[in-house]
Amino acid sequence: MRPTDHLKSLVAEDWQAATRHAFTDQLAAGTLREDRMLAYLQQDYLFIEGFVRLLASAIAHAPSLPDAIPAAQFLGLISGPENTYFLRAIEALGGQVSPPAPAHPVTVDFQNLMQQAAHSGRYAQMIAVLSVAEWTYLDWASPHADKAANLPFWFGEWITLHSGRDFEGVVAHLRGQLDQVWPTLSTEDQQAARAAFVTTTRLERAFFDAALAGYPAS
Ligand SMILES: Cc1ncc(CO)c(N)n1
Repeated sequence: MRPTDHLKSLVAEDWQAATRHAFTDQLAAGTLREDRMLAYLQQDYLFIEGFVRLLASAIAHAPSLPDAIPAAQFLGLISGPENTYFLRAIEALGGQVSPPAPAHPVTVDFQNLMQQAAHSGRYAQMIAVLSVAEWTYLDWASPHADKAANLPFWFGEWITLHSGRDFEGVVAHLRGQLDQVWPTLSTEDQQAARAAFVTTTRLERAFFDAALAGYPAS
């Protein structure tokens, strides 16, 4: 079994909850309240800042240039079309990107996890966080890809950004990186990567839980 399939099997319940979530079901049906989508995007824009730094760190720690290039291309996508999507969608939904929204506790947990991985010096730990973040998004968005064109752009483009051939390629690359380095890792490094995989999946679920509830104050 591929190491990443084994890791996914360890978190099956959280994975299922994160990828078959009422939040994304409502998003894909076009029934999600616009104020919920706006609040989610404002929190996710805070997430993206840490994600960009983590991805940059993984690029810096990749074992070779061919290992780094797909991640570098993905960084360009996030910094280009995805960043522009955030700016357009937040504005269209009546919000603003600056000043940034105060981070919700789940967002803070995610920011801390990503910063820890980015500064760990351990490539596998970085890739574990990145691969869960992208693979869970591919899993929830793919079944809805055919609905994207008929939705308002703030829903439709969010599905399109996380489905399709190119995004499948991103996830295949990240998984492949973790599969490739896994057998070379010390027990301690495997443990750190496993913990990062588990925690990231739990936080993906919690992030949608909080967004669905509209980020209640306590
Ligand atoms: C919380 C979260 N996880 C994963 C992704 C996919 O990049 C995202 N945009 N936000």
